[in-house]
Amino acid sequence: MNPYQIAPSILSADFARLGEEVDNVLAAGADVVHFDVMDNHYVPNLTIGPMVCEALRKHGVTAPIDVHLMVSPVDDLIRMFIDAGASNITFHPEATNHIDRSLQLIRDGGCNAGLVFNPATTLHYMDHVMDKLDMILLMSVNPGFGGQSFIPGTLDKLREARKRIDASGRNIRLEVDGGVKTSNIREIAEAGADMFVAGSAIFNTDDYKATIDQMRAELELARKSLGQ
Ligand SMILES: O=C(CO)[C@@H](O)[C@H](O)COP(=O)(O)O
Repeated sequence: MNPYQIAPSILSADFARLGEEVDNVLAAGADVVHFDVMDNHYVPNLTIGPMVCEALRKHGVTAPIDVHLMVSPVDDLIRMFIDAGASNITFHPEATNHIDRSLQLIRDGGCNAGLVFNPATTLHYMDHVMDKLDMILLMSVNPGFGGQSFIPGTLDKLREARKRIDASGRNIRLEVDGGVKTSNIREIAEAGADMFVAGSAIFNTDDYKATIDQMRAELELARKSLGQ
């Protein structure tokens, strides 16, 4: 398994040419398509839903689609995204009354399940559901918009999350999202992340491949400094 995954956030893609943008970023070496779902209720913005996910599958996208639900409640959309071809589905623990049930719903649908932690959300939400987690996503910005700056306190939170994952002995991805760029991806990896969402840092450049290659070079330095 690729120890590090790069997941461009299509929030920063050109929506008028979405299929082409996704094809281009995958051809440039991205591992996963990060798909941000916002409802103008849980977060103050409105984006795309299961029909767009299904359209990407029909367009021919076979790469994993990593659906980040910034919605409340979550269960109806979980069911719809399972049917639409999602691979991973993550949600915010405070957006559902029944965290365990929502995680189980995702796993029963054959998708990888994960919890998302806002910058000020405690990691304790994961304590009693570790056995149902395939991934954990730490937001390094407040959710709702692309192009924000990485919140430095996320590095300590990543180290803490990494300790908990390692102590669990389970194979859980540690994803980070918000303000990830070529200039900081190495220290983010060194803090314990192994999956990197980047929107503006990739889609706002002219050469997606050059940017992703540069990110991989930085990740290789992190891998070496971690002795892996
Ligand atoms: O979920 C979100 C924002 O809520 C992110 O996925 C952003 O889309 C990341 O954008 P950049 O900070 O990388 O530009």
